[in-house]
Amino acid sequence: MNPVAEIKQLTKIYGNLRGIHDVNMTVQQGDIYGFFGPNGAGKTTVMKIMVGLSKAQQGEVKLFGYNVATHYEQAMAKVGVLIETAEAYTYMSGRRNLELAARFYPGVGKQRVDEVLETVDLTPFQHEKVAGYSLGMKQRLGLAAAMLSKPELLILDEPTNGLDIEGMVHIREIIMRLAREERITFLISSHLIHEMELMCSRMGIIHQGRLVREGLVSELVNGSATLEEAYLREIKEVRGLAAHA
Ligand SMILES: Nc1ncnc2c1ncn2[C@@H]1O[C@H](COP(=O)(O)OP(=O)(O)OP(=O)(O)O)[C@@H](O)[C@H]1O
Repeated sequence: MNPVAEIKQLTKIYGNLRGIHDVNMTVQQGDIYGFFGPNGAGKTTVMKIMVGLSKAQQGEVKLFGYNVATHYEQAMAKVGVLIETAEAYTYMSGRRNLELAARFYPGVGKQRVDEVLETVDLTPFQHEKVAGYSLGMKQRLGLAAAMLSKPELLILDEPTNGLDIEGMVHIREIIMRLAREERITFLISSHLIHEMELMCSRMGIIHQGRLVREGLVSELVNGSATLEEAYLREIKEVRGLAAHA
């Protein structure tokens, strides 16, 4: 298996001493990799560094073998990104937003816009203004925009955050379909453990800026009744170690 994303010893400490410490993670081709942790654990910080929106103080990120800090264009050539809530021009239609976004990518035209609208089930609503879209539809539009360049890796920060159950199920179904049918690799952050369990093949667990476990979801469950139970046990151990340090 080829590593699609390799993160080594990534550290970034903010002025308030929060941040991430020595994070090591590997996303393999074909993974739906769940990046799981509570609010404030450091998921967005890692993802922003991964895609060049923020700089690390130490460590490195390689995407498809290219260092993001030194070979940004090559590293990002096959990567689509949806970080934090998708921003769109609300006074324009969903389709118009995608057409504008498509201008950033050479060779991406109206046909690709049609395709991504279809992928995220927005074709019937493509001419409606985004102002009238539900949050789930806005997130699907963000996913469509992230897919315009036909990425092989999609990095999605909390794509189901704030959605109702139907909205969550819809996004999850799209992700699983893309992984299966188009062989897209995913790195998805979430603080919702059931989401991770239902969708992901491998997982990394981040707690207070440190990656405390990484492995197959089945390995992480390891004897516990549920992933939630396994996670709580893991965190209890980490807290115990910290208390004795
Ligand atoms: N620009 C910043 N300046 C100072 N502290 C920050 C900054 N960005 C993040 N932090 C802090 O760093 C820690 C990690 O934040 P981050 O947003 O990466 O976590 P997260 O796991 O994505 O959480 P959430 O699910 O709430 O988005 C938090 O304690 C946060 O308050």
